[in-house]
Amino acid sequence: MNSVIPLRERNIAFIGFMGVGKTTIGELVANKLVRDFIDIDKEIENEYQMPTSEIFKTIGEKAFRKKERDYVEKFCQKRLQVISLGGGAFLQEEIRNICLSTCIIFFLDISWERWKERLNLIIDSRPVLQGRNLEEIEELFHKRREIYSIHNSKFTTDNLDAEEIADYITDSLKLAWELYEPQVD
Ligand SMILES: Nc1ncnc2c1ncn2[C@@H]1O[C@H](COP(=O)(O)OP(=O)(O)O)[C@@H](O)[C@H]1O
Ligand SMILES: O=C(O)C1=C[C@@H](OP(=O)(O)O)[C@@H](O)[C@H](O)C1
Ligand SMILES: [Mg+2]
Repeated sequence: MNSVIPLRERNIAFIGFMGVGKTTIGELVANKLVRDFIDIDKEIENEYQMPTSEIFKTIGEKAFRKKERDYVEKFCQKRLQVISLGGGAFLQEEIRNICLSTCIIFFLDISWERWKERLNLIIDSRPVLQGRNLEEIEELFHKRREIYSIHNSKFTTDNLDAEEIADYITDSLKLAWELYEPQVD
């Protein structure tokens, strides 16, 4: 399917560990490209009218993962979307395959040292982190990185603010579009 969707029309998907900035940067990139922005977690939260941590308690993680699949499938049927996935979504083979065939996949990476500094900001809203000690979270961080190695482009976010990262990604996309699908005037 990759070969039939022109590069310029392909969705842009952001993957990476919890708290790396997928939601923040995805929205900025969408604004810069004047595209729709979809945050899969927000879609699920809107449906249930509660935050993710409550959804995990109410319907359980398994049902949440099914919802992730449904929404990724729904929005990847469209084109020109900017989609931020939740950090666990890409563990599902079905989601990986959908994204690989319909999206340009950006892996937002971060070093463990930098990520650790962000833990307090996000711990309350990320049920997967709760009840785990730092050592266990580090293990999860490295394990998840293996799955994120499936991507089209990687960006290391250490020491840059979200605006700078979004600018870089937007510029690199425009460059790739011009290079591989030059617009004829
Ligand atoms: N590049 C960055 N530098 C510093 N803080 C950031 C950066 N990107 C995101 N953040 C902050 O980190 C937290 C998590 O960001 P978020 O976009 O929700 O990440 P994700 O969607 O990957 O879980 C937010 O408080 C956000 O403001
Ligand atoms: O990694 C995960 O398993 C999760 C990541 C979260 O999204 P962010 O990566 O946007 O924090 C959210 O989907 C849920 O709390 C589960
Ligand atoms: Mg997010």
